[in-house]
Amino acid sequence: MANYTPMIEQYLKIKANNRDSFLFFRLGDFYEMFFDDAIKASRELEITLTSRDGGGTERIPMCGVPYHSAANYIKNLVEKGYKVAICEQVEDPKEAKGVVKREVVQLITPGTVMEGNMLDEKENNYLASISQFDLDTFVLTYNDLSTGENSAAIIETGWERVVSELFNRPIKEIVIAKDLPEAFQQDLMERLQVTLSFAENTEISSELTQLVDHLTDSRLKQGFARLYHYIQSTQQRALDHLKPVQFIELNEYMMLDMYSKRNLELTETIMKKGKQGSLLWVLDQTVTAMGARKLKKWLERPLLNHRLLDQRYQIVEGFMEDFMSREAVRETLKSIYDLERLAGRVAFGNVNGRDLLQLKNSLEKVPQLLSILLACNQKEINNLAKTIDPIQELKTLLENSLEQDPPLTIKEGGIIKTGFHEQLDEYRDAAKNGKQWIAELEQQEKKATNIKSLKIGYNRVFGYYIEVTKANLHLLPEGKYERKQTLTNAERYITPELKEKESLILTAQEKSVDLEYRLFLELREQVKAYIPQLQHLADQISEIDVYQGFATISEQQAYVRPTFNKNRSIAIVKGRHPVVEKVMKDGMYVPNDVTMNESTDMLLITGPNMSGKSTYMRQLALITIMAQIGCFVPCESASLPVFDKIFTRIGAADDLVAGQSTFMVEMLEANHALTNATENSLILLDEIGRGTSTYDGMALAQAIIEYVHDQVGAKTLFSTHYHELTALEETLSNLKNIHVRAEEFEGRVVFLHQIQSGAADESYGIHVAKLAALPEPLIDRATIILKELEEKQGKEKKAEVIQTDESQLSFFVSEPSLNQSREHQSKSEQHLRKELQQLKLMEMTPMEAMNALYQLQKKASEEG
Ligand SMILES: Nc1ncnc2c1ncn2[C@@H]1O[C@H](COP(=O)(O)OP(=O)(O)OP(=O)(O)O)[C@@H](O)[C@H]1O
Repeated sequence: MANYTPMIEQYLKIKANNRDSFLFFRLGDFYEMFFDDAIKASRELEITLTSRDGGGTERIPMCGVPYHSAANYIKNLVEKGYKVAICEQVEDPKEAKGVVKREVVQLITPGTVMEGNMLDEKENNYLASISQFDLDTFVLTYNDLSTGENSAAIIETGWERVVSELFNRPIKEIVIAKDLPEAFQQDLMERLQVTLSFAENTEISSELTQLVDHLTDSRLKQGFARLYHYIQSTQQRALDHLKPVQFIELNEYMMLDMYSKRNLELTETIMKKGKQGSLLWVLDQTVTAMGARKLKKWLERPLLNHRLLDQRYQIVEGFMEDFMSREAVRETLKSIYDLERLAGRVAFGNVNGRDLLQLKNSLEKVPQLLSILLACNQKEINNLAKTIDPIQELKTLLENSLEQDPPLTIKEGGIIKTGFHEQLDEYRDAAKNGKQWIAELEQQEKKATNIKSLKIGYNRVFGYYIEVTKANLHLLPEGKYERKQTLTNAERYITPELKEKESLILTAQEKSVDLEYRLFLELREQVKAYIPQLQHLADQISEIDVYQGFATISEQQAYVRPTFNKNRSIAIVKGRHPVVEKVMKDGMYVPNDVTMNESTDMLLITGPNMSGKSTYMRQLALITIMAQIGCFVPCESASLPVFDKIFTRIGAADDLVAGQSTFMVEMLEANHALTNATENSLILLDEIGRGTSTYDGMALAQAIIEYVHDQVGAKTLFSTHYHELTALEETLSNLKNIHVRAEEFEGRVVFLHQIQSGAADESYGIHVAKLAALPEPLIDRATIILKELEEKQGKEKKAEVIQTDESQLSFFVSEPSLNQSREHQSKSEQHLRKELQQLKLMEMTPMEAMNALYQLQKKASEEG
């Protein structure tokens, strides 16, 4: 063990308790880091690594950041998922005996940041916790420290659902028990890429009781205790703004698994991971940050309850029909500040005069908002308005106390309004009008004594004095004046009043600043008492913002109010994909119907590549989700069931981080859907089986279709390239074929993006290859080969799809007939055909396609 200096010893001791954080160790005007922290921080922050002698045999690596600019460095580290422990000097160095005492005063972690510049204003910043109770039972809890929101849910269906739930929210950090299985911990880091922190369950303290007392299930209380314990230990300060824990009954919301949320690009796109191009991007017409956060929450949890949905719809409809009111609401909301986060900062003692002024200005707008809402011709909107408390006594308090233009700092005065506090007014008067006041006193004294030459002067030794010439001394009354100085022909006096005023004048500035600071702190305390009311108001205002946003986008994009039916049928007339439509030029999007009555559970969609199969499937899911969050939907009319869950297997899932092949991911996603869906769910399966060899893939696809059809009964859209599967319509009574129409025009394929009933009768692969500008000779040759193959095979292709009986899941017709049909083909022809079918033209470069075709041609001529 090295013989370190006492300061380094102190550092090591503190570091030992903060192993998983960067320790910002305060040394004078710098935060210093040592040893491995220094090496890592210098790399992450791009700052110079130096070293210092610490008493050991080797110099100690060191790097530091100035105290005044530390915020940006901290932000940088926290955004990268690290934690930072702030270690301050907690005694005056002048009074310290030996090494100055230091303590960690705050732990800044990705899930507990409060500083405005580290938070995305339109997004919640969640810290979550997981507590496992038995193999399949978990309690999840959430906290957003910046808004004070707390919630908890129980999951009794296993780990996968836990991950899906967590994936559904913007979570920055998860608190777990050390003994949560290693595999789970690994899974969280890989799939959710969040910071993991550890805390054990603790006793339920009295502060915590207030937050969890109403929860009936003790597991929720225990789960939240873990989270609370962690917040307390990192923050070490008042947590007055934390709201009681809201129990989330997951069964009351549509379940969106993590694949669906990603595949449907609800809040961010798969490729760019940005909001632009997502459903949220289209729908977000909110004007406040609180509204934007609320919308995101609604999108994460579509509703199942008809009554609640109806309520939302009535309000949106009210705003749709009343353009003037809606515009007035939008205008008013624009001047309302983020009350929710402000309440959090009030609790943390982080607000300044300007924040309180903004609070006052916001509260001033609320009565205006209420009168607009009350004047709306829609009962639900009026009712909503009636429940809003505009907290006018707080507004009055702030109005009476705050200056018009307070500074950013809170210790330099200029915050409290004149007239609010008598003493403060006097200080200010004294400071400002000191000379005026002295002049007035001089006049009063002259008048009282009748000495015309009496004057009041000032010098640094005696301060203010009254000077009377010797000739007039006899006019001074006895006792009131105290002589201070004698000059040749005059005497200088002071009076208690003059001295009192003098000290007022001289210290007025200082005193007024001190008093203002005290008054500001008092005011802040008073505002604290309004936190729950402010939070409630913020919640209502954010809802109004979402409603007006829904109405705004619905009018802009001509969305309509959907109706819900209880007979499991879908009737969408001229539906559109909200995002694709928005990015396309006006009128370019081709609307399509979706018709699935009670007895149609599955639509099997065929059609060429690029024709719009996945867009059609996504369109249905997005319309469904929009409908279940209370937004109008892009179509001419829609009657929908309320779906309990949505499962999707769409597009090229890229889960290579987890080391899984695309095909494996496809199977996992399909499995997730098959095992969790109910007959009230919606399943979208796009090109299942594409990731493996043709027969293998086709066999799986058919088996999956049959399973969903017979066992699950969920409404399902299944798109496929395997035209052979369309024969299933004859045997599966609830399955219907539809296809995307494409037409040939002068030898080229033209995508009409129109959905029609029945199966597509041609493969357009070669035409798509043509669109992709593959060399013409290659296209010609492929056309010939295709023709030859088709002639040889005739219509036998369709016959290959077996009409399964219950006991048999086999895919092909019985061996003898198969052999018969294949007797005509030489082995090589079969081989060629298979190879041609397996060519993934869309995934090839023209050169690769050319080579592949050349090889085929070579083989064909060799055989020939
Ligand atoms: N209804 C529509 N109206 C206008 N354009 C559309 C429509 N549907 C799809 N498109 C356009 O066609 C393109 C291809 O659509 P999509 O990806 O849905 O095709 P696909 O049939 O699923 O293709 P693949 O089989 O190759 O996956 C989209 O990028 C979109 O721009």
